[in-house]
Amino acid sequence: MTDRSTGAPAVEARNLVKTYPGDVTALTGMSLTVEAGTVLGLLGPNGAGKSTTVKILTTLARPDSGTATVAGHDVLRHPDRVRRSIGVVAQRSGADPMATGRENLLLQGRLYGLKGTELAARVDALLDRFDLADAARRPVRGYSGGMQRRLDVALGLVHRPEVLFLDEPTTGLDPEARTAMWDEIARLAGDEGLTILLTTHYLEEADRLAERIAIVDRGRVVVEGTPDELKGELHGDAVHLELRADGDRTVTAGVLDGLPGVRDVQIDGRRVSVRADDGPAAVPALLAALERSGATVAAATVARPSLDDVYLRYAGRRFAEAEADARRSADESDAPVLAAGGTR
Ligand SMILES: Nc1ncnc2c1ncn2[C@@H]1O[C@H](COP(=O)(O)OP(=O)(O)OP(=O)(O)O)[C@@H](O)[C@H]1O
Repeated sequence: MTDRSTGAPAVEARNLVKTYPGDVTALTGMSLTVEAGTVLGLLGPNGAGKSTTVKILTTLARPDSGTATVAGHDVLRHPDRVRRSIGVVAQRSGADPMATGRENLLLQGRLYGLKGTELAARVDALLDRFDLADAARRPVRGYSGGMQRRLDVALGLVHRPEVLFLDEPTTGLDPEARTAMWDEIARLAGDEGLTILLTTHYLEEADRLAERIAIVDRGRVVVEGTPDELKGELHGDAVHLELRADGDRTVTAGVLDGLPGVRDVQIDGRRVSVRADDGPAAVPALLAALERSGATVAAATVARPSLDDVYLRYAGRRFAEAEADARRSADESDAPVLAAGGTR
């Protein structure tokens, strides 16, 4: 059991490595800690290794090497104890679409040994809590996306777990349903003191819900801290400049090095990003230096640091770029299979 008085972490992973068949290295040394009663956001683009980490921590996959404990239990030596201590809301719903919401919850409770009036009371409380009481006797296949997601979370909570894993809980939801889910997750963490490990590829979701954020890139955590700590590490303003297509080849970081109050120059195709002590004051000198090098600036923006800037600094590329890379490599790995007429 996790004992908050001893300060033992609820989740601890050390140097997890995982390679899938086909030589895909999903985890390259994943380490993370979630303190009891807190929310950790595991933030990273598609393919960064978030789901694989969750699979190992929830005993659904084995690492090639490394260690992990959840609620004080070793995931490899005592997977049964881990499973009793956790709730899991996977990316794909585990609910039976033909059964009603209530039937799904009752079945889930029975799987964990609950029965009789205790189980009925728990199910009714969850239906109320997740605003599903009116729909409780309708088959799940008729639920909206938001209702299905709320049922998924309720299913993860039936047996009162200590640690809840939420794997991309709001992917695919419309903005209204997403906001409602955010409120619910914030309440779970605040009122019930649950430990939550949340994976997300929404910068805003991690910023809003997680007390601490671990940014994942290429199978490991590249930086970890509170949202404010991470953003605070980037002093000054972010200045983003968009170059016209014809000038981009001539620009190198050296063109901007040495300008007063300007640092962390990053060039990504036609996008140039720098940090500046005083963003608006630095813009004229940046424009002049770029134009001297033969580039034409199409647009310039100045912003306070965001999590995307943190990501750029530690992963060396923009979040959207990393997502596009992941999509490209997934498409490439699909190509031979599809060409051969196979199915995935
Ligand atoms: N069963 C599998 N077989 C082969 N490769 C896999 C398998 N599962 C994941 N991968 C690969 O491992 C890498 C990490 O995937 P993982 O699903 O852990 O990332 P993720 O950050 O959770 O991304 P997503 O948000 O898309 O789930 C990716 O390159 C992915 O294609």
